[in-house]
Amino acid sequence: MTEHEIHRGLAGIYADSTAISRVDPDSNSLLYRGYPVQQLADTQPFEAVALLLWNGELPTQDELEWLRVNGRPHRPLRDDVRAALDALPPGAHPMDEIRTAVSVIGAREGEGESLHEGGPTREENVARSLRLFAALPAIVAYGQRRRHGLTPVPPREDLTYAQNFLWMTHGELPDPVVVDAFNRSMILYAEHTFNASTFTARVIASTLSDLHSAVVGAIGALKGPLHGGANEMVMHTFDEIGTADAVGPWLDQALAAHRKIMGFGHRVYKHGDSRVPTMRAALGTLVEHYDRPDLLALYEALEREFVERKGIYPNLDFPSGPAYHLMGFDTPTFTPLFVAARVIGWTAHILEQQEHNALIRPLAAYTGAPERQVPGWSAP
Ligand SMILES: CC(=O)SCCNC(=O)CCNC(=O)[C@H](O)C(C)(C)COP(=O)(O)OP(=O)(O)OC[C@H]1O[C@@H](n2cnc3c(N)ncnc32)[C@H](O)[C@@H]1OP(=O)(O)O
Ligand SMILES: O=C([O-])CC(=O)C(=O)O
Repeated sequence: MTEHEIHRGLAGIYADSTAISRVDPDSNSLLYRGYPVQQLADTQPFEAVALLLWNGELPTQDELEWLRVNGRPHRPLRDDVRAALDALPPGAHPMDEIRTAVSVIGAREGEGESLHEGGPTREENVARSLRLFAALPAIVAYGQRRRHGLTPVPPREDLTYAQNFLWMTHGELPDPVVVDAFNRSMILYAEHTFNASTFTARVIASTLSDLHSAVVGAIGALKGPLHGGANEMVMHTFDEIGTADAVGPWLDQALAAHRKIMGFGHRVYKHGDSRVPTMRAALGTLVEHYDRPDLLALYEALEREFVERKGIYPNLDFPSGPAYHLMGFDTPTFTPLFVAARVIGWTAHILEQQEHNALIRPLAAYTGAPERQVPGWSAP
């Protein structure tokens, strides 16, 4: 017992303020810098949302050009990153690959040196964020290609971020329907206030550590199945169930075994995730494009049965999993895709934390053994 009020998992606690995004479970809305995420997904390329999150405003043409000129040289897979990835065991977890790649990039950025001089400036950190944002697609795409015994595909300067990502993964120019669905998914995944991985990044940034260390920590937090790892688990669930008519018996067994059904539930949204309708619509266009009504039938049957039985709604990972599958990504690549999207949210939060820093260090109510003497110890 303790006299302190404990909030396990920090549930319901406001740990700080943020101007980057607002999650409102009552109105079921998500705003990035004031803009509804659905409107951004309908109109913006992912790279414009990156500048919005970092700078607070949608970019002008000149600013987008700045991003293009400064980002595209960082699109190719660097030799040192490829060597580090190739040195990992073939069965390494894809999130371990991404974490390793970001560590290599961070070490080469030489951030550690400037820590002693008060840390990098905001401009330096925005430039680092841009380089990392530009470099991640080649790393994620190579992860998938390496698993299938393929060599990297060099990036193309003439393609948008979303087109180029798909190009480097598959080695062919993607259909506009697929590019649009992919761009939407990246925007929807980009930012979500104080989720576990972003909070991890902020804790690390609050010690005045460097940007890449904070991103590496965030990747570790995102890897878990209660957070980003769920989009991959959704596809395993689909594979396990097989067809829509098997949903009922499968759910009977899963619930009897007290299994968590991945892609459902959320710490903040209790009446449905604001991003799901937009991603569900994108999944619908992909299902039509690839003529896969069987996949949609399974999706709908599982959603209907689970909501009916438990009153717990799907989160973004539920439509994203099958959507990424249709886009030709293998299942292990799903959570790394989340990294490539969320890196713009993480880095925006690292910048914000550094601008108004307070070391994040909560208290813990002690419940261990009362004070006692070490056997054999005697007072000096
Ligand atoms: C993009 C994202 O990161 S979104 C989150 C992705 N994660 C998942 O999809 C994993 C599955 N979902 C979950 O584990 C949870 O819903 C979480 C972790 C996301 C949110 O959890 P919390 O807010 O801590 O709620 P908590 O886990 O306590 O759930 C409350 C109750 O609902 C149940 N519940 C919640 N989600 C699920 C689920 N997906 N399947 C089965 N039961 C569930 C819990 O077992 C618990 O039941 P109990 O009160 O009988 O013990
Ligand atoms: O907000 C959360 O806790 C998890 C989530 O949906 C996200 O990070 O996108």
